[in-house]
Parts: sequence; C-alpha cells; structure tokens
Amino acid sequence: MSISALERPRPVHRAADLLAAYLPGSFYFSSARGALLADGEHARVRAGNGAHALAAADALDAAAAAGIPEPVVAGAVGFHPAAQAALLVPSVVRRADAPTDVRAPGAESGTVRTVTPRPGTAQYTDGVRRALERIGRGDLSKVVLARCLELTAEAPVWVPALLARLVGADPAAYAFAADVTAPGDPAPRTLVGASPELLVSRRGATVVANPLAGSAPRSGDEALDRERIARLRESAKDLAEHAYTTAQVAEVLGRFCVDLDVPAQPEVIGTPTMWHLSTRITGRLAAPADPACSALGLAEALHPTPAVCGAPGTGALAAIADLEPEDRGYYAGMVGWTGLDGDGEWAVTIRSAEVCDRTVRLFAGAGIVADSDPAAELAETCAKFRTLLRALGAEDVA
Ligand SMILES: C=C(O[C@@H]1C=C(C(=O)O)C=C[C@H]1O)C(=O)O
Repeated sequence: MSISALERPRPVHRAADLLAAYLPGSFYFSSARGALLADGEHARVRAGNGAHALAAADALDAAAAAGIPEPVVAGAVGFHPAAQAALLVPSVVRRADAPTDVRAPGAESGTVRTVTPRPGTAQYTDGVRRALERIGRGDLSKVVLARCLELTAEAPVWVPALLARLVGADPAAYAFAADVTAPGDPAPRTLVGASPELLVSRRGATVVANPLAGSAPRSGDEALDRERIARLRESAKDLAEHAYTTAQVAEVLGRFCVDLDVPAQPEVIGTPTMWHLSTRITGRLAAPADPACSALGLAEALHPTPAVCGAPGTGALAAIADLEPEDRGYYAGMVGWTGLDGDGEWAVTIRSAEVCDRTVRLFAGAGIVADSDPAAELAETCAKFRTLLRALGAEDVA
C-alpha cells in the first residue's frame, strides 16, 4: 500500500490563520512560496559582519540536538556592513501555503498626526545633485539615495492590522514582521513591510535571485500604465541602473553555482504601487552542504546589492554615508529565514517601516545614475512610500 500522500509533509494552517495569530514579538514571513509564523526564542544568533550564516548553522545544529522540530533561523539584518541584526531560532514554527484571499479591515484614515521628512525634500534633491557630481567625476556609476518619513500616530500603531493590510493588498509580496527591539527603545520595535524584491531563495541545490532596479510609478489608469511600462522597457537610464544590479548578483551567485541562467533582457513586474525592471536569475549550487551555501550564506554574500547600495559598492557606501543624514537601520537590509537543510528565503527589506509605539519610520530610495533627474528621483521615492502610507491610511497626509 502506498502511503506517500500521508508521508508528504503538508502545511496544516492557512496563511490567513497565521496572520490572525501574529502578535508583536512573533516573526511572520510570507511569499508566493508559503507563509511562516515563528514564536518564542529558543536561541539568539549573534555574529559579526559576514559571519551570520556560520553562526546560524551552529545554532540550527544545537537546536535540532535539543529537540526543536524543524528549526529555522529567522529575522532581519540591517543595511550597513556593521549594522545590527535580529536573528533567532524560534521555539515554535508554523507554516502555511501562500496567502491568497486575505481580508483585512481597511486602514482608518486620520490617525497619523505628523509627518516629518528626513531630510526635507530640497535637501534630498540636493543630495541627488551631489551624487551626480560624484558620478560625473567617475567616483562611482550608481548610488541608491534614500530618505525617511517619520510619522506620529495619535495612538500606538497596531502592527498585526498593518501587516494584514499589507498582505491583503499584495499577497504575492515578500511580507514580513520581525521584532527588532534594541536596548534603549522606549517600547517594542517591529520591522514590517511588503517587499517586491527577492534577495535569494534556496530549495535543495536550486537558487533563485530576482534583482529589481529601474522603476516607474503605477498610475491605476490602464492606458497610461501601458505607456509607462513600454517607456521603462526602453529607458536607457533605467536599463543601465538595472544592469549594474544584475551583473553583481550574477557575479556573486556565479561563485557558488555550476549552472547560472541570467536572462539577457529584464522583464517588467508590477506591485500595487510601482512598475520595476526585473531579472529572475536561477542557478544550481556546486556544494549545497556547505554552510556558506545556505540561503542565509548566499544572502550575506549578495548583500548589499546595487539595488539598494550602488556600484562600485565601496564608493556607493561612502556616498550614502556622506549624503544621507538618517541611519537606514533595517531598511535596505535583508529579512527572511533559513532551515536546518540550508533552504530558505531572504527578501530585500524595502517598502518597509520600523514601528515603535506611536512612531513609524519609513524609508524609500531611488537609484541614481548618470542621467538621473533629481525631481524624478524624488517623485520615485514618493511613489514607493505609498505601499506603507496606504496601509497606514496616511496616503493623503504625506
Ligand atoms: C530602494 C528601493 O527600491 C529599489 C530601487 C529601485 C530603483 O531604484 O528603481 C527599484 C526597486 C528596488 O530594488 C526602495 O523601495 O526603497
């Protein structure tokens, strides 16, 4: 008698159940691959820059030996090479299929009291001009300049409702909520968002990365959007911006893979707020058992890609340090999970916010290359903010 159907592990929950069970302090991550909700803290994973994957492999072995069933390392790593990380082995992990018909109550508008742009818009466009000077001098070819909106709500922001609205608006997004509370925070701090960008996903020996770069706002009008998509496909400036990112991602994955498929031309993908040039790169790992080849190891090797940093990386990091007045924190870092077998999924932490009590800090950035127009780059950041602003009921205030 065949029992294969019984043996096959299957998710026992629905993504909507996991979302309903999410509470601040838990870790939630979902994508078209499935949903994961993790609770409790079996162990923290602490490691220096570039050493997270090895520390995670040790922590996973120890957790399995301690009887944690199907342990994972889950959490977020900040943008800067020496940034903070919030990675742990949770005590309990529940999984579900990909979210589909998630219904969330609409955002109540009028709850956001103040919106403070940091830097101000004029200072941001000035930063873009200064970046263009550096590009003109040949110091670098591309840099992603970000800005922040600091929102104050009239009451503490309830992250479970915000997360459910983000998933409901775009069930295919890489949606996440991770506890990133740091010493000195006045209240628990949660990183929450719905990213369109896969840093890397691994299943067995197969890896996928899906860099995005080159963008246009979505208008909601079909004819206008068709025009914007066609323009994006042919824009030399956006194609150049995209090519820097794809080249670096392909080069890094090439070090780990025996076969790598890099499509020659990007396609255009859409989110509810944006259109992006997108290249789906797939590869087969040469040594899948090596901890450096775990999903987290690959994510660490790839991060930060020119989608959120620039090219070359060192010049771009220096430009970001000089031209961005706000610390990015977890924005433009990575968020996801890795299992005992090395499989896992890590997204680029964009279209995200850090929520701490009544304060919400959102970031959005735009890739600056030789032909960038400061006003257009500012407009691009405004369009990217809409993902979170909509979910916060604050689209009209910023
Ligand atoms: C930096 C962000 O997005 C990134 C930058 C893009 C661009 O410059 O065109 C496009 C997608 C993302 O890779 C952001 O959303 O904040």
